[in-house]
Amino acid sequence: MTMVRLNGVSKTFENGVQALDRFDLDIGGGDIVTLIGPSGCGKSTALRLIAGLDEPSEGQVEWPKGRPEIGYVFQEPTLMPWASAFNNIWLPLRLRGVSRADARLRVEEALELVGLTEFAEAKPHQLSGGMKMRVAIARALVTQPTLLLMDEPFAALDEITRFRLNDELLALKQRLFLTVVFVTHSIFEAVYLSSRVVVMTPRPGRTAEETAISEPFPRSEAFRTSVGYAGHAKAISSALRRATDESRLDKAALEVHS
Ligand SMILES: Nc1ncnc2c1ncn2[C@@H]1O[C@H](COP(=O)(O)OP(=O)(O)OP(=O)(O)O)[C@@H](O)[C@H]1O
Repeated sequence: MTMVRLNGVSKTFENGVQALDRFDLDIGGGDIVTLIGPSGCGKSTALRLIAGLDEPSEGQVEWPKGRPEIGYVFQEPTLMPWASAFNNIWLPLRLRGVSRADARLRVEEALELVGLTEFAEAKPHQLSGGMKMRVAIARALVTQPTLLLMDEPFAALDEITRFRLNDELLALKQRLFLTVVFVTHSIFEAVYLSSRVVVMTPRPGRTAEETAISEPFPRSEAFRTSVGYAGHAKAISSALRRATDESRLDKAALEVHS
């Protein structure tokens, strides 16, 4: 069942840069869909449009069942350096006028979800990179979203931490019945996490190809080392290459005709 649909969405910024060109995307409830594509192809723009932080120039963002609560996780944890983990996680509720006392149970629940109960009073500089990202995820979860938008959240982390957070994300998704739209540059991360991978063309971004990863959840190390996993990664790598080559050929053809 569709939760959100991008229907022929184009986005051109005031400076004339066109980030998206008739981009179609259908996210079903419970999906975990990854957008992958060359740098600057409009992945973050697509997330911002879904979040309602920006408006499409053409096309529509449609919510057949109504717009749900949305959580947003950025590449950088963007925590307030002077504030404790607890106070950082409280922020979205505080902005909605919820007092610290009234927020306590929900903040503690969010801390527990990301395994940081013991670190409620720690300041960001006392936390590792992975722990800071867990705080950022807890902050996104504290408003109890059903849709989680994640923009390269684990890109800055070492591979071991990244793998661990991938597993934690999948566990959270199952536990909280989340729908997730995830952006990454890592083909392996896309395969491990996703029910579907959307390969985008270079800017202006469109859907080049879509691949279903039908491996059941929960996934584990056994999947990471399986032949099927390697096969999916290879297929997505080829799709990315095709998307880039075709776009280059299209541009060359345009130049010849102009
Ligand atoms: N507010 C803005 N004004 C003008 N141009 C913008 C704006 N935001 C993004 N762009 C441009 O739109 C294009 C798409 O940007 P976007 O951040 O969506 O790409 P991306 O695929 O997420 O890139 P990356 O993988 O490098 O993070 C880029 O060329 C970017 O410079």
